[in-house]
Amino acid sequence: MTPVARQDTAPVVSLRDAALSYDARTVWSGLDLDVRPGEFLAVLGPNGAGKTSFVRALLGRRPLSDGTLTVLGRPARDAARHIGYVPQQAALSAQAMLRARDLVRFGIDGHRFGPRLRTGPVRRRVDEILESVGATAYADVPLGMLSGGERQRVRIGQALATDPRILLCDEPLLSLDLNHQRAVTELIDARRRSHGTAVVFVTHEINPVLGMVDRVLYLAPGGHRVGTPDEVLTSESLSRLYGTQVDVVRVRGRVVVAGAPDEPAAPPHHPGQAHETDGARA
Ligand SMILES: Nc1ncnc2c1ncn2[C@@H]1O[C@H](COP(=O)(O)OP(=O)(O)OP(=O)(O)O)[C@@H](O)[C@H]1O
Repeated sequence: MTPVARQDTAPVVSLRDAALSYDARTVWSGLDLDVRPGEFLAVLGPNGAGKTSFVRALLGRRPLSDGTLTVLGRPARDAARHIGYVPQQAALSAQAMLRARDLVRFGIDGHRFGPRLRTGPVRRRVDEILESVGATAYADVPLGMLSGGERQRVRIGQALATDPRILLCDEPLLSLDLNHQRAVTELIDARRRSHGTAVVFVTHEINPVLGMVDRVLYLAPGGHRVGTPDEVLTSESLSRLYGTQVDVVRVRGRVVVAGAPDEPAAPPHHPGQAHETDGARA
């Protein structure tokens, strides 16, 4: 673990007794959390535990049903432009013909009609960003012709274009091979080290980021837990969260979780509906 979080500065994200519901269904509640500048927070949990809902709340797209959330000291919807959002590998249809440099430029001047920002400075900034994410070589190649890993580099470039205070990454490693996973996570880690950008990283798979993570928010059917990976990713802690025996072992520095139900959360009074899978996912 390599903490660069700045304890002495104000949190960039702050939740107090926060809850999020869809109609009568509460996805999570009682959530207290401060994320500091430079902190790397991994958000983990099984399908349906509320990870995407957490992302939506931070982006100001879904209001809390209870409690408070501030981002950079203001309501989340007023802070969205300070968040760089790195999505999952998305279907490309609408973007396939765009070049890498177009996507990054949209990050700077917005995907909008009307007068653009002055071309020269914008072009230089696009070049700088493409270089910082190692995408210069394919800056003019249509996205549809890039590999998944190359595209994710470009998307990180797009997310960094506005010089965000927070990088919000929603499963950015899905369908990437190990080398590209490593390249993408190193880019993100380098950014938080150089700029103190906080990273909120939603993932099903903790191992590719285990060495960078300061704290984990683990969302589960039976509640949630916040702490360091060593505190949260234990048999005792996950067994309590899932309400069933879950075994966590470390194998050559990797976390292996066995016995965690990984189906959409069954209501607590019907625990038998969740079915069990074994695997290396945390
Ligand atoms: N717009 C919505 N209306 C009603 N229910 C919703 C809505 N969006 C999500 N849910 C429900 O809220 C719960 C949490 O969903 P969410 O997508 O946040 O989970 P998740 O942890 O991101 O899951 P996954 O890992 O499968 O992406 C699920 O039971 C889901 O069906």
